[in-house]
Amino acid sequence: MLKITEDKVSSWLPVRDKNTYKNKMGHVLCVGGNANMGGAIILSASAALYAGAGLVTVASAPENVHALHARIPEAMFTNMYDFDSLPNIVKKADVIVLGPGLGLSNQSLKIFKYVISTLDKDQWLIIDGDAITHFVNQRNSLQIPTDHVVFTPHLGEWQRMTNIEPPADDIEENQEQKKKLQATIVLKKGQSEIYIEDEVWQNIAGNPSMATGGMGDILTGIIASFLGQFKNKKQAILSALYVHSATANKLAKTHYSTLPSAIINDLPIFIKSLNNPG
Ligand SMILES: NC(=O)C1=CN([C@@H]2O[C@H](COP(=O)(O)OP(=O)(O)OC[C@H]3O[C@@H](n4cnc5c(N)ncnc54)[C@H](OP(=O)(O)O)[C@@H]3O)[C@@H](O)[C@H]2O)[C@@H](O)CC1
Ligand SMILES: Nc1ncnc2c1ncn2[C@@H]1O[C@H](COP(=O)(O)OP(=O)(O)O)[C@@H](O)[C@H]1O
Ligand SMILES: [Mg+2]
Repeated sequence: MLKITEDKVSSWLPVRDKNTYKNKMGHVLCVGGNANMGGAIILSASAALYAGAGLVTVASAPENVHALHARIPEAMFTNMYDFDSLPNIVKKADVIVLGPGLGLSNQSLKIFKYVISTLDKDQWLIIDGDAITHFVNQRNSLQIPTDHVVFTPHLGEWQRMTNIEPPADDIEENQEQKKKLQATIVLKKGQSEIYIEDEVWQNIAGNPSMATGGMGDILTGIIASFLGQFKNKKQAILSALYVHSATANKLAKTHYSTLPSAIINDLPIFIKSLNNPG
């Protein structure tokens, strides 16, 4: 298995052009957060922004708008249940996160199907959380364009997708399932594995202080943010995994548990420490 190391990530992180501007840094759309789980999509969007995305839009339940703007006034907002405005919002995004806190209602299924069916060939899609469950329920009736799709299952979601039981430590078996799905798979565990193209990478950073709800939600935001900023998409995904866990390692030196919010706040500082031309 290939290992993601700090040296590799430092060399992969893009250096910003002097005259760059927000539209060049990726427009991330985060879709999810029903009335009960608004925090999940706010965490995802905040992580995208703090990891450097140029523009972030959140499509969520209307109840979440004030909480979102109290946390990140930089983000734009749309009601995800409003199908008059959703198409225009989806069209504008470079990268879409679909699923954190989305819920499993019929309305959320409609949103899931809409985003999947309108995905443009240049857009990237990260399927996480409840969108993984919708995918499992709909896979026989829905065509998913897979080459720009990243699934981010934890071991329970992976079992739902493949019937492979935790700890899912048979790499070849996981690889076979990845081939069937064709998309990139980020299999989240203590040391997450990334099944990408014909390669398998392992994220050796990370620690048990990360066992906190919302930790996967912020990973989706970091992956989306990097996909919007990096030319090399494989390097973007691998770097996102490393930055997520290595920021947590840094915090765990002084924190008993590491909150996703604390990682978000530290992201610009940690990324700068890896990518410092002066
Ligand atoms: N602040 C918010 O709004 C938050 C909202 N959130 C949102 O909640 C939604 C549901 O997501 P979910 O992951 O909580 O639940 P679900 O899809 O039912 O999977 C759980 C099942 O899988 C199994 N399992 C096995 N191994 C596992 C493992 N390593 N890690 C985890 N589970 C593992 C587990 O087995 P058990 O532990 O019970 O033995 C159980 O049977 C989703 O949209 C998410 O974004 C959360 O992000 C929290 C913060
Ligand atoms: N013991 C651990 N060691 C390293 N990483 C962990 C540990 N526990 C959880 N994580 C990481 O936290 C994240 C949990 O994702 P997930 O279960 O989807 O969280 P949530 O849905 O609550 O946001 C994954 O990236 C996983 O690798
Ligand atoms: Mg999750």
